[in-house]
Amino acid sequence: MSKLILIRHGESLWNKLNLFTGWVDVPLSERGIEEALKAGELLKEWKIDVVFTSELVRAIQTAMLVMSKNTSGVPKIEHENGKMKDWGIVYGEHGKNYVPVYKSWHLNERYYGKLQGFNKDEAKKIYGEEQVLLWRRSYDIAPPGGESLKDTAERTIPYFKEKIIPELEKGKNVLVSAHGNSLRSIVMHIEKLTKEQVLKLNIPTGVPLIYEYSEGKLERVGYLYEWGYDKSLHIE
Ligand SMILES: O=C(O)[C@@H](CO)OP(=O)(O)O
Repeated sequence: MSKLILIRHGESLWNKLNLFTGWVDVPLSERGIEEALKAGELLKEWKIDVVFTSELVRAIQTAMLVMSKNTSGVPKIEHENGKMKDWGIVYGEHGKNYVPVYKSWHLNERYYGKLQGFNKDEAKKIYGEEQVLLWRRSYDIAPPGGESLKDTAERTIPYFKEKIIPELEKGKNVLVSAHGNSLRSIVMHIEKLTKEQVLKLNIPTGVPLIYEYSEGKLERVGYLYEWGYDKSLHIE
């Protein structure tokens, strides 16, 4: 039985400032770094065969900090094109002894359009709590000039089906490091959540969410904490 480990990046410098971030490429805060290292500690002994991250540095940092604690092997970013691909080839015996890391914009955070850089509380004052909640958590209402969760799912789910599921089918344990909303779209797909349920789905930063894959099905094990599993998604 293979395992799917989903992780939302640790707190970023803009999460800390309470700013809409989307595709703005800001790094982890010190607390975010600690969260990622803590997750790495919990997953230390887990066999991780392949890693997928978004193209954004906060998710890449999180994946690398988790892997810095992991005993499965050295993570190596597999660049797709040109010299980055060709000149990154390993010729020695270590050419086989690594954990491949694939980066893709398909896993990037929801594009937040005109809200990027705005303070979330300021936005509530200007537009009202309800409107801001709909922009942030509804399924098909897009923030001004940005992506709804439905739009986000149109790029995350094909990638999930075409790139991530085949690794699980091969019996590999997969780590996916991504974002609040790109992961909400993936969890919505896996769990077949309704629009009403996804409105209430919030994914905490830096906490591994574990699924087991067998015979074409993904079963939730839960969020992994030091004390054990929280089996609930807390959407009721
Ligand atoms: O700002 C963002 O990009 C996201 C994630 O932090 O915000 P929200 O909580 O509104 O989905």
